[in-house]
Amino acid sequence: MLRPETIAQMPKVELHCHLDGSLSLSCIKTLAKNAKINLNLTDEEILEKAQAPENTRNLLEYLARFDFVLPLLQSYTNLELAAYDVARQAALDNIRYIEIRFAPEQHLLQNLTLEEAVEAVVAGLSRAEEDFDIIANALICGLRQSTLEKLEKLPPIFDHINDSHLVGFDLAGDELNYPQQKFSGLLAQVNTRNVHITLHAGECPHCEQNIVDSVNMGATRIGHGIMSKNIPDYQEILISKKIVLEMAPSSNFQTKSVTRIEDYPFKQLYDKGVHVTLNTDNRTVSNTTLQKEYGKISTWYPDFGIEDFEQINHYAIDGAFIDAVEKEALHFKFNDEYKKISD
Ligand SMILES: O=c1[nH]cnc2c1ncn2[C@H]1C[C@H](O)[C@@H](CO)O1
Ligand SMILES: [Zn+2]
Repeated sequence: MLRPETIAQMPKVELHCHLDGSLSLSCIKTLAKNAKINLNLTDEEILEKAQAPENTRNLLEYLARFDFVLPLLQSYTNLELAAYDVARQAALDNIRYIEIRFAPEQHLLQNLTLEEAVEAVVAGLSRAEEDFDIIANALICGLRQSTLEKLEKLPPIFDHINDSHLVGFDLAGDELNYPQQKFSGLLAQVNTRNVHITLHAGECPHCEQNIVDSVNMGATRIGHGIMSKNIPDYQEILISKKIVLEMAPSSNFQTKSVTRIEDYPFKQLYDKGVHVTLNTDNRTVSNTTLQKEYGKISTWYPDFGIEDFEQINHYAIDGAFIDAVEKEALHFKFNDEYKKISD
């Protein structure tokens, strides 16, 4: 088992982090003040509302926790501050490259347009890049429970926003009731624009078909993909296509993807050669950091060593939505820094 100081020191990549689920307490308070919303809650009460408890019963109960922060994220200023805040927390985790995702349609309650919401997030990420040793990009999420009419407004955003920070598309939300098949037309519209795709899939019991369908619809990464444990033959395809699984241990136990450590497939998939990675999913909702997620893995699998953590970071770099030159630079940096930690 690795020491916490060693884990803290490791450079990291995070591919799966939701903006709205990852706001720090101080940021939540600032956003409320800016929005002239009197929360009238102690710090403990704020956290209690924003975090999902251990006894959360399923994905839908987990997702209900986002209702608390969304009213605070309805202006350009607050979205910019939120994006900066999440990238700042990532820098504290020694993350050198992060992709932060959010659903623009959830931020239009006042007078923002979809494009303005994206511009605000990208502006906050750019500002964080100036202040910290981090590269931070943005992904747009469509919500599965949304109407197709609303979802079809998302692909054109990629025509309108010409900013290198906007790098990909995701589908998040209620996987229990909205399987992948419904979205084939939408994803065709994303694919015609050559936009990188990662999709939440295989996060809930018996949802393995969504993983297969997501890959067939153009996803090169899968959010969580826990149910790939039930389709051993398909794991070979995930390996041959170098599909990256964005796993998030704390979140995966809270949403009841699995309930017993013996059933968590991270190490089994890694040993087989699947490109697994570690992520927070939601720093606040899951009350976690990437260091804590690495710590869990190190505790559950004491022989998962520094070189294994390095390997999953190289998998993450390979799967990142950046060009070959940027990937090469990150591989080089990580080789160098991990060598220093191992010495
Ligand atoms: O783990 C998740 N699965 C499915 N949807 C999720 C997860 N975490 C967050 N979301 C949803 C709730 C957020 O409001 C939305 C955009 O970030 O994405
Ligand atoms: Zn997620």
